[in-house]
Amino acid sequence: MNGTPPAPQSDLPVLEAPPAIFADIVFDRPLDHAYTYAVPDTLRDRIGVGKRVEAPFGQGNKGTIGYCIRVSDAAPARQVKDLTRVLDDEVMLDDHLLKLTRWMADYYLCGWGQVLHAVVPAGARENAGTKAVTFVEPIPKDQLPNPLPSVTPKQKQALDRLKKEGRPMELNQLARIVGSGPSPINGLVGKGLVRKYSERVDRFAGEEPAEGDQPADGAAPEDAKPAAGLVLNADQQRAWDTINAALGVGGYHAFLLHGVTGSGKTEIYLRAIEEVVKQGKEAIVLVPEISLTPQTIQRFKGRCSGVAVLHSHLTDAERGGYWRRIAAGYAQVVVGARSAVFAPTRKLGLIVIDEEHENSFKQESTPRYHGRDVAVMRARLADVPIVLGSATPSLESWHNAEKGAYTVLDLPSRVENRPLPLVKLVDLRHEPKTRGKHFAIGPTLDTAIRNALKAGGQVMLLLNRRGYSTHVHCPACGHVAQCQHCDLSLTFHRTKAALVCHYCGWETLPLVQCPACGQSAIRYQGLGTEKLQSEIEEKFPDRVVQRMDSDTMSKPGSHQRVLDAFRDGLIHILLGTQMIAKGLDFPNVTLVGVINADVGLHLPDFRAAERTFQILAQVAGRAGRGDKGGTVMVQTFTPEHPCISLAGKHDFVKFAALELGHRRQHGYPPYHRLARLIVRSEKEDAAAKFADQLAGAFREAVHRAGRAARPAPLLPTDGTPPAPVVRVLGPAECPVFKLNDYYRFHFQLQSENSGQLHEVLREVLAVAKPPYGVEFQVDVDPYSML
Ligand SMILES: Nc1ncnc2c1ncn2[C@@H]1O[C@H](COP(=O)(O)OP(=O)(O)OP(=O)(O)O)[C@@H](O)[C@H]1O
Ligand SMILES: [Zn+2]
Repeated sequence: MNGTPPAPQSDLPVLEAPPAIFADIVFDRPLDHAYTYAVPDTLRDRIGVGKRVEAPFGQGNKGTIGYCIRVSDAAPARQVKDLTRVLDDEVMLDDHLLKLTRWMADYYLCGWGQVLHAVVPAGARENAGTKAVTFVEPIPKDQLPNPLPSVTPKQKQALDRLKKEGRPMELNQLARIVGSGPSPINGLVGKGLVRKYSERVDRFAGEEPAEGDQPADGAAPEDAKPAAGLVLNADQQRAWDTINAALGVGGYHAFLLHGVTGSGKTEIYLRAIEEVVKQGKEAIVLVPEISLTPQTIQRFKGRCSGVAVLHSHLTDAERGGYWRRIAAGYAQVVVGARSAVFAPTRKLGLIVIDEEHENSFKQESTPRYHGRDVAVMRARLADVPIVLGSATPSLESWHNAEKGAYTVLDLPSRVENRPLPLVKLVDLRHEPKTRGKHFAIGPTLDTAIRNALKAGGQVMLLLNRRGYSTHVHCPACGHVAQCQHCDLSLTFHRTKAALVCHYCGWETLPLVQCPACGQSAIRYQGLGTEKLQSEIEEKFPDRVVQRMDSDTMSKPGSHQRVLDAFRDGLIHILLGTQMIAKGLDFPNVTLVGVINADVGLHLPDFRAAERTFQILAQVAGRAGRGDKGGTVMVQTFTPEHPCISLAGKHDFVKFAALELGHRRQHGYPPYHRLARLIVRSEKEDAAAKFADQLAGAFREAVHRAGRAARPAPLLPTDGTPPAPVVRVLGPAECPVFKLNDYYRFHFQLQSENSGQLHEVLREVLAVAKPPYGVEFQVDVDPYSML
């Protein structure tokens, strides 16, 4: 209850006691409003905007962690409860981050508290020193109980995640990831499937003690080395001059650094960062998770001191340690994946996003934000320049550049006048068979590999599908091996000797007999990286072949070990999924082969062509980065498709113009905004019914808004176009109808006008209440359409 004295009234003599104060708190819930609490006297000095608190909330007034977003002395009309605790000594979120997260809640239509919960690492509130942390790890296979005990779905999820991680995880972190309390995981311990142990960890664990580790109070770090002897070429110089001028003037300015692969974009980032650090400010550099290799990190650490690296393998405690160090001004440069966009820098001077087209910047769980878009918004709020770099910019960014919102800086050629590699398209429809059979590697590519290796070069081969056989079926009755929980066919993994669902991880034994008709002639077809590896090993028995995909690279450090060995020439042929396509700089790679360029082209997704172009251009960019030059050989059934033929000509500009034409014609982004709503339930009928209701509610809202917005006379006579409208498309079954035992329906809202789209969304979502057992998700600017 409210224990503070009532606020003095104006007609009474002023009381001794200070006026009562109240704090507005948001919680990790999909709620749009804040809750007011009274601040007890004992907490008066500790409360502050941007701090975390504990307060009684919900059923049974359970102590719940929330975030203070406002402190005031205006007493609310109703009596309110007291705050229990203030958790943070220091303010965790400054004004910019509060504004940014508020904007995210509005734009991505979720609770402000949900955003804050996702943004502030759980480990950040602890004080310095060490703490005991409970870790869990899977029991080794040979020590598992026999027979295996059954597990609940949550436990299954936890086990899978733990296996995928490939190293011990903090129990609390795992519980949070699977959305449970600790009890399902403790249950796994009881069942003998998981081991639990406790360890005291340094709160700054995982961080190397950086030399000259001190707050950046204006002084340039003395050991920031100059760019060692590297002279910028004319294009680089022009780009750098432009950015440098903007850094001199200060203020928001967005640059799109469009530089072909190997054009020296990173050098530009480094100069900009050095300049910002010299000014006593801080820089945030976002890179795709997969690019967070020691090679990349070394490039930054070699040139700047005070580099903090944030990646997704950090424990909560580690992440929290970094967060506090950054907030205390100990980091001049923060390099990290998506979530590093929230790094609590004190004096932000610059944001850089490398490979800005990468889809991994989009978060696929609440809050479903796009790191690039949030970064641009942060740069605006902080009033600092931002540099977005890519060889294949996203069409969203390209469109922004065309509109004049971003300044394009072009690096049209590679450094040291190295040519871009020649790309040869191999039409698979005309490739002859070998020994009566089609192999993954056709005769043309086969010859090219032999020649490249003979000349002492190295080879990279891309196949964007893992596993051995991607299609397991019965030729007699047509039965296809499918996941029990998803509408997805299973992939045969030979090393594991199992059929695996690539979505939910469900596994079953390989089929010897058809479960439908009893036939025993099961066919294993469709090509994955595992099968490609065995074909290559057979064809090139005296060469060292290494596969790189999420199956072989699950252990921490394995990625780097392979890349080091490849650099040292210990591996001749490196094959893998798109993991090998990004950012790697190996001068001795003279041939890049694409096994099947069409893999992602026919997905029901309006970005399929864009993605195909990007991955081809990126993987082609790995060839010929040294003096020996290089070629790219692309096997495809559709060489005439523009995304393939233009990638072959390294012609991004033409591809972008063509694809943007399609997007405009069909009302897709970047011309129209999309919001995707997914309704799911374990009961198909219930999901279908609510999807209909929800879509209906949107149609009504659109209708109302349309009527209200339309000026009288109904048809404007002065030539102004009619007010933009929101269209509702669907509902329909999702392309992957059943996922993880949930039946899924979706529909889309489409509009040229983001404001109207959001108005309609807010209006309907404020009152949308799914029945028990049904859930829905809103995805603003969606990337996944499946
Ligand atoms: N002006 C220059 N002269 C010589 N070498 C340079 C120059 N600028 C950069 N380099 C070197 O060229 C190589 C390629 O540069 P960098 O990796 O920055 O290219 P990039 O544009 O980022 O490529 P990608 O998009 O393929 O990742 C690096 O080893 C870099 O040190
Ligand atoms: Zn599945």
